Amino acid sequence: MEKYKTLEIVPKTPNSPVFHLYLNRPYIHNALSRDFFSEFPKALSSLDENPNVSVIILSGHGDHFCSGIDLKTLNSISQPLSNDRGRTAERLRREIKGLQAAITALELCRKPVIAGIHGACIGGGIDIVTACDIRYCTEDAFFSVKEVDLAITADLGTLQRLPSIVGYGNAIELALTGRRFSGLEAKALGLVSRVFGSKDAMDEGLRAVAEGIAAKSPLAVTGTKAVLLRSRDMSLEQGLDYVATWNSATLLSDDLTEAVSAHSQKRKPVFAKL
Ligand SMILES: CC/C=C\C=C\CC(=O)SCCNC(=O)CCNC(=O)[C@H](O)C(C)(C)COP(=O)(O)OP(=O)(O)OC[C@H]1O[C@@H](n2cnc3c(N)ncnc32)[C@H](O)[C@@H]1OP(=O)(O)O
Repeated sequence: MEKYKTLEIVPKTPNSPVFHLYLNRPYIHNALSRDFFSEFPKALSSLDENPNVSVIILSGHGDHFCSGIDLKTLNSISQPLSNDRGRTAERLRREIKGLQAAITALELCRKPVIAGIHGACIGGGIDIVTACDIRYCTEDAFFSVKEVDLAITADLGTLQRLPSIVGYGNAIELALTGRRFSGLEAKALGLVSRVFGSKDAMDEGLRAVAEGIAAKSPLAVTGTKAVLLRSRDMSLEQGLDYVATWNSATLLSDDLTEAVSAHSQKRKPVFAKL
């Protein structure tokens, strides 16, 4: 397993198809540095390509899930490179697009990513979790779309993804106020699906749901993720056309035969890895 400065990858248990990806700068509450933005897509790609991985759980080491962008990194990004404003602006645009790509890597990963959020989830932390497939949190979790308070228009995906998760009205209220909201409010808004009383209880909930998904047809799981994400950004007609094309390829797999046989033989299905 590759070593990272800002991340740690651990199989849930030996031989488990569930892998834990941890944000790993606990001394600074997992603030997002330049190293994070270059390592995160590499780590996700390595998990995506590893046939032994079926589901990824994303959480943070230490007291908080994520304290947003590292303020030192933010400061360095916003420094002009030269006296040429045009060149500086062009470089900044490319840099922002690079940071965006690191977050979008969560959606490009074929395997489901489940976020387990405890403590703070602020700014860039919201960019990350809104690009995850499932979100759970602890009762002590708190959230803030904080960018507006740092004089930034959030630019790594929250403004694009949050409205389809919590609705436009809730998204704009959270983004314009930057106010803190609790895990229980996040559940009421639909930002998270479940709230747990403790981190241990959440870890157990994450493990159970991840193992449940990992036991299903990998082709059906990756297809469900891909089609839902693409359909979010398409018309109904385009989405239906996309899934027809997808299934015209994947319905011919052995997974369908195996699922139907296992059902009639009252046994658990066994699927090839992806
Ligand atoms: C191009 C732009 C791209 C992306 C932009 C993204 C925008 C954002 O992410 S906006 C959000 C930025 N983050 C914040 O404003 C959060 C700042 N942190 C906090 O509010 C708190 O630290 C906390 C997360 C609520 C935790 O509070 P607490 O438990 O009381 O710990 P602290 O004593 O505050 O923190 C310990 C230590 O860590 C430093 N630190 C915390 N967060 C960051 C950070 N994001 N960047 C850099 N440093 C951070 C904090 O300053 C403390 O350092 P000391 O040296 O010990 O003082």
